[in-house]
Amino acid sequence: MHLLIPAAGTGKRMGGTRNKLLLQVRSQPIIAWTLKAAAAASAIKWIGIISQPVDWPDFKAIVADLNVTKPVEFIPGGSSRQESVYNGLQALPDTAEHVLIHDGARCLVTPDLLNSCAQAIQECSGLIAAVPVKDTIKVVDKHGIIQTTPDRQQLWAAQTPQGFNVNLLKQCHAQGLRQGWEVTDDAALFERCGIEVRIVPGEETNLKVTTPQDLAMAEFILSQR
Ligand SMILES: Nc1ccn([C@@H]2O[C@H](COP(=O)(O)OP(=O)(O)OP(=O)(O)O)[C@@H](O)[C@H]2O)c(=O)n1
Ligand SMILES: C[C@](O)(CO)[C@H](O)COP(=O)(O)O
Repeated sequence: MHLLIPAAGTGKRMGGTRNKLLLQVRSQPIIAWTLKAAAAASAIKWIGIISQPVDWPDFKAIVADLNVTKPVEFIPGGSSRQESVYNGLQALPDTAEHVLIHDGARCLVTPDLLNSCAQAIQECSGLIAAVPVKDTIKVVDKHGIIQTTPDRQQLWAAQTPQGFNVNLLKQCHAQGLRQGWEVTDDAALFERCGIEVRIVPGEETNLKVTTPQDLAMAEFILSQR
């Protein structure tokens, strides 16, 4: 299975001056934890790290330190996650039929979850890891007034890994580009193209390190492993 790791963001919500994936959690960069999980997942045979060239020296040193034995390619990132994944898809070897996409920022993913997504994508065209929403969610207008309370039974929090048939995902990205769609995950492109995306059970601990609070949470979760 080919794995693309979008890792080309700037981490605005983290508030730092450089890519948040180089921040340390339990004495290792965030991206190193993500790569360790990918390296340990037996189903993953090829890793593409989508990142800004300015970060390549740091990322290459991290890959070398981890002694990753699988092929690792560096792919230039874009100005949005969507554009970065688009670049990643163009860089996949022609032999790739399916692909998993996993955010570099979800550094707590387990090899088991990567393996189970790799297995499940053999049986469908698109899937995402997700967990049921625990809170009551409110839809609020621009004046701060609640409009509705959606039925929680139907609400799931999207995670990565997300897995897809490569040809279909390339077609959906091309369609998105033509139509000017802006989406925050790849499943949304499938949805807009009317292609089914299946949920696979995600992990409560598979949080995305987005804010300084998430860094503290990641530190705690890793300390328990
Ligand atoms: N141009 C971009 C933007 C984001 N990402 C990646 O997409 C994942 C999810 O994005 P997010 O957590 O939002 O990261 P940032 O864009 O860095 O954060 P922010 O939105 O706070 O700036 C991250 O692994 C990030 O590196 C990417 O590859 N290319
Ligand atoms: C793909 C994702 O991780 C699913 O939760 C997420 O959408 C990434 O972007 P976001 O803008 O931080 O939601």
